[in-house]
Amino acid sequence: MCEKHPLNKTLLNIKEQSPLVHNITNYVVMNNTANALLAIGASPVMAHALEEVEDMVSIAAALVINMGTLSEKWVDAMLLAAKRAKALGKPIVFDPVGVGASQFRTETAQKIIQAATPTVIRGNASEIMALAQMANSTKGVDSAHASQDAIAAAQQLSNTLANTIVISGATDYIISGAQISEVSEGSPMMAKVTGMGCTATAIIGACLGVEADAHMAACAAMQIMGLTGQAAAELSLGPGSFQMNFLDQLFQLQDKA
Ligand SMILES: Nc1ncnc2c1ncn2[C@@H]1O[C@H](COP(=O)(O)OP(=O)(O)OP(=O)(O)O)[C@@H](O)[C@H]1O
Ligand SMILES: Cc1ncsc1CCO
Ligand SMILES: [Mg+2]
Repeated sequence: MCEKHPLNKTLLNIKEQSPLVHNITNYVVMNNTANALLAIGASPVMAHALEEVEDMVSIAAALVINMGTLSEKWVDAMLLAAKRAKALGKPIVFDPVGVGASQFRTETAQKIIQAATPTVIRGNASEIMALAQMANSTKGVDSAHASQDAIAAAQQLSNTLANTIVISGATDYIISGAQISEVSEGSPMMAKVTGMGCTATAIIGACLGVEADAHMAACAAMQIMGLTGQAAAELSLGPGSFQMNFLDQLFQLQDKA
């Protein structure tokens, strides 16, 4: 299990430091993830122009790379930003959305990981299995597997890359080599709106911006997601009100944690 105490500390640090989180993310979730970062007290910026990503990452506390809606120019920007982040010692979180569903996505994920090993990789079970080349059955951007099916794949990836891998799902697994933590809070409603995984990845970015230990940062982020999702679902009639309640509960989480 993840420790509760670091969650409080991480939340407080985010509110106090308001880390700038540079996102190169997809068209579907740009608005949701920017709002989630604001609600938690971080400062989001969405920037993908080749001309500016190096400048932007140099003033950011963390870089989020999400390959949800790829095109060739965006891939170049992702590689440029990732290399600059690595050179500057900034943490990188990578969301390999839909990896395994197309050759372009698989090749892009490999290029990004080769350009600069991400500090944390967060994906659903199918994505993590595809990354470790244990499956090629990613169903679009949704998972075709339960999160526990991907534990061996995540351990293999984490050992190879010497980083932290997060498998999201009904239970989230945070894996750093032999260290494995679980988060079981959350709600099935979270899979009924788009972009909850992307939001988890963005919040990992905020946590990495204030917490040097990647495993702790990823644990805190997944707890934040789980606690918020659970509280929001209790107040919601369906996906519409859930989205609104999720942001409100995220904003109020500081007092509850
Ligand atoms: N059945 C469930 N019960 C509890 N929490 C869940 C459930 N399904 C998803 N979640 C939570 O929802 C969040 C997103 O995880 P999920 O695995 O659905 O991401 P994803 O497939 O990448 O989503 P997307 O691509 O739409 O952004 C995580 O915080 C996870 O814990
Ligand atoms: C639905 C969808 N398609 C590409 S990215 C995205 C957001 C959830 O991953
Ligand atoms: Mg996803």
